[in-house]
Amino acid sequence: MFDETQVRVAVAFHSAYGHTARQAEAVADGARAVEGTTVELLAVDELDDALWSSLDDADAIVFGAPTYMGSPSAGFKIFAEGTSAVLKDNLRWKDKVAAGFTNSGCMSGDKLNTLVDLVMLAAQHGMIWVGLAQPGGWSSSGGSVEDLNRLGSWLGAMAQSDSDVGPDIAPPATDLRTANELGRRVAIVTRAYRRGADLEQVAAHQAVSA
Ligand SMILES: Cc1cc2nc3c(=O)[nH]c(=O)nc-3n(C[C@H](O)[C@H](O)[C@H](O)COP(=O)(O)O)c2cc1C
Repeated sequence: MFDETQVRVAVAFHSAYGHTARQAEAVADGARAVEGTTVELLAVDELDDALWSSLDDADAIVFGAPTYMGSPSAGFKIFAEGTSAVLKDNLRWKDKVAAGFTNSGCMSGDKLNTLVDLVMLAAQHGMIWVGLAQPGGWSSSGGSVEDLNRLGSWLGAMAQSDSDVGPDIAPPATDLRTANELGRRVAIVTRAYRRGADLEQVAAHQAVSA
Protein backbone atom coordinates (compact mmCIF):
# COMPACT_ATOMS: atom_id res chain seq x y z
CA MET A 1 0.00 0.00 0.00
CA PHE A 2 1.19 3.51 -0.66
CA ASP A 3 1.17 6.42 1.72
CA GLU A 4 -1.68 8.70 0.70
CA THR A 5 -0.74 11.47 3.08
CA GLN A 6 2.30 12.77 1.20
CA VAL A 7 2.73 13.49 -2.47
CA ARG A 8 6.25 13.93 -3.85
CA VAL A 9 6.79 16.30 -6.75
CA ALA A 10 10.20 16.66 -8.42
CA VAL A 11 10.99 19.60 -10.69
CA ALA A 12 13.76 18.45 -13.04
CA PHE A 13 15.12 21.38 -15.02
CA HIS A 14 18.05 22.77 -16.95
CA SER A 15 18.97 26.44 -17.05
CA ALA A 16 22.26 27.72 -18.43
CA TYR A 17 21.82 31.39 -17.43
CA GLY A 18 19.30 31.22 -14.57
CA HIS A 19 16.07 32.43 -16.19
CA THR A 20 14.44 29.02 -16.46
CA ALA A 21 15.67 28.30 -12.93
CA ARG A 22 13.40 31.14 -11.74
CA GLN A 23 10.49 29.52 -13.55
CA ALA A 24 11.40 26.16 -11.97
CA GLU A 25 11.37 27.76 -8.51
CA ALA A 26 7.90 29.17 -9.19
CA VAL A 27 6.63 25.72 -10.24
CA ALA A 28 8.13 24.26 -7.06
CA ASP A 29 6.55 26.98 -4.88
CA GLY A 30 3.14 26.31 -6.44
CA ALA A 31 3.38 22.58 -5.72
CA ARG A 32 4.72 23.16 -2.21
CA ALA A 33 1.73 25.35 -1.38
CA VAL A 34 -0.57 22.34 -1.71
CA GLU A 35 -0.87 20.68 1.68
CA GLY A 36 0.87 17.33 2.01
CA THR A 37 3.26 17.93 -0.89
CA THR A 38 7.01 17.49 -0.66
CA VAL A 39 8.93 19.17 -3.47
CA GLU A 40 12.46 18.67 -4.76
CA LEU A 41 13.98 21.19 -7.12
CA LEU A 42 16.54 19.28 -9.19
CA ALA A 43 18.93 20.87 -11.66
CA VAL A 44 19.79 18.10 -14.14
CA ASP A 45 23.39 19.26 -14.63
CA GLU A 46 24.86 16.29 -12.74
CA LEU A 47 23.43 12.90 -13.70
CA ASP A 48 24.41 11.26 -10.45
CA ASP A 49 22.80 8.59 -8.24
CA ALA A 50 21.23 11.24 -6.01
CA LEU A 51 19.35 12.69 -9.00
CA TRP A 52 18.05 9.31 -10.23
CA SER A 53 17.08 8.27 -6.74
CA SER A 54 15.11 11.49 -6.15
CA LEU A 55 13.32 11.08 -9.47
CA ASP A 56 12.56 7.40 -8.78
CA ASP A 57 10.98 8.40 -5.47
CA ALA A 58 8.78 11.13 -6.97
CA ASP A 59 5.09 10.64 -7.70
CA ALA A 60 5.24 13.43 -10.27
CA ILE A 61 8.08 14.89 -12.33
CA VAL A 62 7.79 18.33 -13.88
CA PHE A 63 10.31 18.71 -16.71
CA GLY A 64 11.65 22.16 -17.56
CA ALA A 65 14.08 23.50 -20.14
CA PRO A 66 14.86 26.76 -21.87
CA THR A 67 14.07 26.78 -25.57
CA TYR A 68 17.32 26.88 -27.54
CA MET A 69 17.11 26.78 -31.33
CA GLY A 70 13.46 25.82 -31.12
CA SER A 71 13.83 22.80 -28.85
CA PRO A 72 14.94 21.89 -25.31
CA SER A 73 18.48 23.03 -24.49
CA ALA A 74 21.33 20.59 -25.09
CA GLY A 75 21.84 20.40 -21.32
CA PHE A 76 18.30 19.12 -20.90
CA LYS A 77 18.65 16.73 -23.84
CA ILE A 78 21.69 15.09 -22.21
CA PHE A 79 19.49 14.42 -19.19
CA ALA A 80 16.59 13.23 -21.40
CA GLU A 81 18.88 10.79 -23.20
CA GLY A 82 20.18 9.64 -19.82
CA THR A 83 16.65 8.60 -18.88
CA SER A 84 16.76 5.89 -21.57
CA ALA A 85 18.27 3.62 -18.90
CA VAL A 86 15.13 4.17 -16.80
CA LEU A 87 12.95 3.26 -19.78
CA LYS A 88 14.97 0.11 -20.44
CA ASP A 89 14.58 -0.85 -16.78
CA ASN A 90 11.04 -2.11 -17.35
CA LEU A 91 9.59 1.42 -17.73
CA ARG A 92 10.52 2.33 -14.17
CA TRP A 93 8.68 5.70 -14.30
CA LYS A 94 5.50 4.29 -15.80
CA ASP A 95 2.32 5.84 -14.35
CA LYS A 96 4.10 8.74 -12.66
CA VAL A 97 2.45 12.09 -13.35
CA ALA A 98 4.39 14.41 -15.70
CA ALA A 99 4.15 18.04 -16.74
CA GLY A 100 6.44 20.60 -18.33
CA PHE A 101 7.49 24.20 -18.78
CA THR A 102 9.80 26.25 -20.94
CA ASN A 103 11.17 29.77 -21.15
CA SER A 104 12.73 31.67 -24.04
CA GLY A 105 13.65 35.10 -25.36
CA CYS A 106 10.81 35.64 -27.86
CA MET A 107 7.09 35.65 -27.10
CA SER A 108 6.65 32.55 -29.22
CA GLY A 109 10.26 31.62 -29.93
CA ASP A 110 9.03 28.14 -30.99
CA LYS A 111 8.47 27.24 -27.34
CA LEU A 112 5.61 24.93 -28.29
CA ASN A 113 8.09 22.59 -29.92
CA THR A 114 9.98 22.30 -26.64
CA LEU A 115 6.80 21.40 -24.77
CA VAL A 116 5.97 18.78 -27.42
CA ASP A 117 9.45 17.33 -26.85
CA LEU A 118 8.77 17.13 -23.12
CA VAL A 119 5.40 15.44 -23.73
CA MET A 120 7.16 12.93 -25.96
CA LEU A 121 9.72 12.21 -23.26
CA ALA A 122 6.93 11.58 -20.76
CA ALA A 123 5.03 9.40 -23.23
CA GLN A 124 8.10 7.27 -23.89
CA HIS A 125 8.26 6.62 -20.16
CA GLY A 126 4.54 5.76 -19.94
CA MET A 127 3.94 8.78 -17.72
CA ILE A 128 0.61 10.62 -17.44
CA TRP A 129 0.73 14.18 -18.74
CA VAL A 130 -0.96 17.07 -16.94
CA GLY A 131 -1.44 20.36 -18.78
CA LEU A 132 -1.88 23.87 -17.46
CA ALA A 133 -5.70 24.02 -17.56
CA GLN A 134 -5.91 27.82 -17.54
CA PRO A 135 -7.69 29.99 -20.11
CA GLY A 136 -5.43 31.81 -22.54
CA GLY A 137 -4.72 35.32 -21.29
CA TRP A 138 -3.85 38.61 -23.03
CA SER A 139 -6.08 37.71 -25.94
CA SER A 140 -8.79 40.37 -25.97
CA SER A 141 -9.02 44.18 -25.93
CA GLY A 142 -9.58 44.00 -22.18
CA GLY A 143 -6.67 41.63 -21.68
CA SER A 144 -3.32 42.53 -20.23
CA VAL A 145 0.27 41.38 -20.14
CA GLU A 146 -0.41 40.68 -16.47
CA ASP A 147 -2.97 37.97 -17.32
CA LEU A 148 -2.36 34.47 -16.07
CA ASN A 149 -1.19 32.31 -19.00
CA ARG A 150 -0.55 35.46 -21.04
CA LEU A 151 1.33 33.41 -23.65
CA GLY A 152 -1.69 31.17 -24.20
CA SER A 153 -0.17 27.74 -23.64
CA TRP A 154 -2.11 24.69 -22.57
CA LEU A 155 0.36 21.84 -22.92
CA GLY A 156 2.53 23.34 -20.18
CA ALA A 157 3.71 26.66 -18.75
CA MET A 158 5.54 29.15 -20.96
CA ALA A 159 7.65 32.12 -19.89
CA GLN A 160 9.45 34.84 -21.81
CA SER A 161 12.69 36.46 -20.68
CA ASP A 162 14.06 39.60 -22.30
CA SER A 163 17.48 38.68 -23.64
CA ASP A 164 19.26 41.74 -22.23
CA VAL A 165 18.35 41.30 -18.57
CA GLY A 166 19.36 38.82 -15.90
CA PRO A 167 17.26 36.30 -13.99
CA ASP A 168 16.71 38.88 -11.23
CA ILE A 169 14.41 40.67 -13.69
CA ALA A 170 13.20 38.01 -16.15
CA PRO A 171 11.00 36.13 -16.57
CA PRO A 172 8.42 38.67 -15.32
CA ALA A 173 6.08 38.08 -12.40
CA THR A 174 3.17 37.33 -14.73
CA ASP A 175 4.95 34.26 -16.14
CA LEU A 176 6.13 33.18 -12.69
CA ARG A 177 2.49 33.21 -11.55
CA THR A 178 1.62 30.96 -14.49
CA ALA A 179 4.46 28.60 -13.55
CA ASN A 180 3.24 28.65 -9.96
CA GLU A 181 -0.21 27.62 -11.17
CA LEU A 182 1.24 24.66 -13.08
CA GLY A 183 3.02 23.44 -9.94
CA ARG A 184 -0.17 23.79 -7.90
CA ARG A 185 -2.17 21.84 -10.46
CA VAL A 186 0.39 19.05 -10.66
CA ALA A 187 0.33 18.63 -6.87
CA ILE A 188 -3.48 18.62 -6.74
CA VAL A 189 -3.88 16.18 -9.65
CA THR A 190 -1.15 13.88 -8.29
CA ARG A 191 -2.82 13.84 -4.92
CA ALA A 192 -6.20 12.95 -6.44
CA TYR A 193 -4.52 10.32 -8.62
CA ARG A 194 -2.76 8.69 -5.70
CA ARG A 195 -5.98 8.59 -3.75
CA GLY A 196 -7.48 6.58 -6.60
CA ALA A 197 -6.91 2.95 -7.39
CA ASP A 198 -3.48 1.56 -8.15
CA LEU A 199 -3.53 1.12 -11.94
CA GLU A 200 -1.76 -2.24 -11.84
CA GLN A 201 -4.33 -3.55 -9.35
CA VAL A 202 -7.18 -2.35 -11.58
CA ALA A 203 -5.61 -4.01 -14.63
CA ALA A 204 -5.06 -7.26 -12.72
CA HIS A 205 -8.66 -7.20 -11.47
CA GLN A 206 -10.03 -6.59 -14.98
CA ALA A 207 -7.92 -9.44 -16.38
CA VAL A 208 -9.36 -11.82 -13.75
CA SER A 209 -12.98 -10.69 -14.33
CA ALA A 210 -12.78 -10.84 -18.16
C1 LIG B 1 21.92 28.83 -28.02
C2 LIG B 1 20.67 29.61 -27.75
C3 LIG B 1 19.56 29.39 -28.55
C4 LIG B 1 18.38 30.09 -28.30
N1 LIG B 1 17.28 29.83 -29.06
C5 LIG B 1 16.12 30.47 -28.81
C6 LIG B 1 14.95 30.15 -29.56
O1 LIG B 1 14.92 29.26 -30.39
N2 LIG B 1 13.84 30.87 -29.29
C7 LIG B 1 13.82 31.89 -28.38
O2 LIG B 1 12.79 32.53 -28.21
N3 LIG B 1 14.90 32.16 -27.60
C8 LIG B 1 16.05 31.48 -27.80
N4 LIG B 1 17.14 31.71 -27.01
C9 LIG B 1 17.02 32.61 -25.86
C10 LIG B 1 16.86 31.83 -24.55
O3 LIG B 1 15.78 30.92 -24.65
C11 LIG B 1 16.61 32.77 -23.38
O4 LIG B 1 17.72 33.63 -23.25
C12 LIG B 1 16.35 32.06 -22.07
O5 LIG B 1 15.88 32.99 -21.13
C13 LIG B 1 17.58 31.37 -21.50
O6 LIG B 1 17.21 30.60 -20.41
P1 LIG B 1 18.25 30.18 -19.27
O7 LIG B 1 18.74 31.47 -18.63
O8 LIG B 1 17.47 29.38 -18.30
O9 LIG B 1 19.34 29.41 -19.93
C14 LIG B 1 18.32 31.04 -27.25
C15 LIG B 1 19.46 31.25 -26.46
C16 LIG B 1 20.61 30.53 -26.69
C17 LIG B 1 21.81 30.75 -25.80
